[in-house]
Amino acid sequence: MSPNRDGAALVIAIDGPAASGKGTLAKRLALHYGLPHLDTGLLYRAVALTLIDADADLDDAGAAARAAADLSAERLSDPRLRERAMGEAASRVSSVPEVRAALLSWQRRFADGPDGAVLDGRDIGTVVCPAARVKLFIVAAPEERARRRHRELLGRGEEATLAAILADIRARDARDSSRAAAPLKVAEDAVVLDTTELDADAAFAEAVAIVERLRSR
Ligand SMILES: Nc1ncnc2c1ncn2[C@@H]1O[C@H](COP(=O)(O)OP(=O)(O)O)[C@@H](O)[C@H]1O
Ligand SMILES: Nc1ccn([C@@H]2O[C@H](COP(=O)(O)OP(=O)(O)O)[C@@H](O)[C@H]2O)c(=O)n1
Repeated sequence: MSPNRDGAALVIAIDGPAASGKGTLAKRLALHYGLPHLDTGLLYRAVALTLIDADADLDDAGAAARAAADLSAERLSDPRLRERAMGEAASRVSSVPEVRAALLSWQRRFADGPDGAVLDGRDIGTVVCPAARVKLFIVAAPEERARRRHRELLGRGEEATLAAILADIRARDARDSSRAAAPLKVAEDAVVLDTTELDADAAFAEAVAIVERLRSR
């Protein structure tokens, strides 16, 4: 039996900077609690990929807004979304307020399912699901995040130096944190989990302990 059987919907909002381990934790928590999971970064990556495929300029706010409004679920399974360049491209389109507005109702509908949901991204606890019972903000040192992303990309056959990935991550975090529309920041009622010294299993165990504490408040 799933541990999520107290009758109330459970929404778990997970935010944090690039490659902090949000997605890994979100997937495992969703499995553990029997909840659906939405990786919201994929939505922004898919908007960027639509522009790239159409040879449109990533800074064309109108084209980005139209791509977001017309986004179809099939786009979210394109393996190119996980490529390194797509993180940077997603970060550029994600600062357009009309893009964020178009994707908001999609994310809210997902979160409003009968059992609840686990969503991970940058603004889940602050904007998408401000009333979530459980909010986690996952951090890790930039150098450790770069090592993790480097390993991941090499494993998928994508060549990149560790230094280039660290530079990407720093630039993306700075852009995501400083934009006017739904910037990356810790929600007031979120618990910050630093995974720098934790492997994936230890991070999961800590996260479950936090969820159990927060959901019974
Ligand atoms: N606690 C951890 N320790 C070591 N590696 C991790 C940990 N959590 C995640 N990873 C690995 O780091 C990479 C980035 O994790 P991911 O969950 O995709 O991060 P995010 O969703 O924050 O970008 C993945 O290859 C993942 O397997
Ligand atoms: N809820 C979200 C999720 C992602 N994003 C944007 O999309 C980009 C890619 O997000 P991601 O979660 O797929 O990236 P990683 O953390 O996996 O590297 C981020 O750098 C943000 O600019 C966002 O603005 N809001």
